[in-house]
Amino acid sequence: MTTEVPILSTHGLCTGYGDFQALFSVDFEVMRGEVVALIGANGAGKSTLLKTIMGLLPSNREMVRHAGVSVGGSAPYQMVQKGFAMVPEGRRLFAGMTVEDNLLVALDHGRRNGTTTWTMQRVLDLFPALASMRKRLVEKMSGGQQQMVAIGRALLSQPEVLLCDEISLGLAPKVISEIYDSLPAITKAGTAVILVEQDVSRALAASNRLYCILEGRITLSGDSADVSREDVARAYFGANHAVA
Ligand SMILES: Nc1ncnc2c1ncn2[C@@H]1O[C@H](COP(=O)(O)OP(=O)(O)OP(=O)(O)O)[C@@H](O)[C@H]1O
Repeated sequence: MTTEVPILSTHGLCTGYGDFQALFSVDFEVMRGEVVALIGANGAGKSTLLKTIMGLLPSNREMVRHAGVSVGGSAPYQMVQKGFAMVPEGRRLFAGMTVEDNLLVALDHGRRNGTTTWTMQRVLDLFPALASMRKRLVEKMSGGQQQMVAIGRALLSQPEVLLCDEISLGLAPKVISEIYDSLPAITKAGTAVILVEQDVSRALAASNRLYCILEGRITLSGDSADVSREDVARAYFGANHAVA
């Protein structure tokens, strides 16, 4: 019997900002092609975990593994070349550039394994709303359209793992649905997705598994179909918080 090696795993991951420790011994794993939700309140450490995986915050080599190989502490561009791409909170598109140019940037700086799963056409098929806007400056687009560009840009770096930081923040429900509806096509292409999400119901519905984080520590992990709302509420707010 073979045991599948996670495409991404963290092992006793600790990190912080100067003297402030933000994450405490976080064990987290993602298998190929699955959607893993990471939920928790404001300030719990969700963005910090994504940034540490991407090499934007320090970690020891053994604390982050890519397909079983220790990669912690690699520079962000090296993580992109290994197959990790982040859709950052707030999108961080290149203002003054068109949709097409924002997308093309990623084609030149992506994973170096010779395969091109994601093409410009495939991104436009995923988000048809962008097709007629290729030449538009990104700052002239709605928040939802910008989020689609941000996801498309990340996909064009050909990731094995797509790290999404609050992609629904500030968007209208209809647009959020459109964006979440794109997830099955992304995982079908073999890309695993980490979803940082504050909306617990949406996170549970969209993911195969979930982790809950509270004050820098993982307080719950499991199959999304199996965890109860009470368990999630306890893990999300802490044991002393009354469950509604
Ligand atoms: N640049 C920074 N300098 C110092 N402390 C920071 C910095 N960024 C985040 N923190 C702190 O680290 C902890 C985790 O923050 P983080 O942004 O990871 O939380 P989060 O779960 O992503 O929350 P949010 O949903 O508000 O983004 C918080 O206590 C936060 O105040």
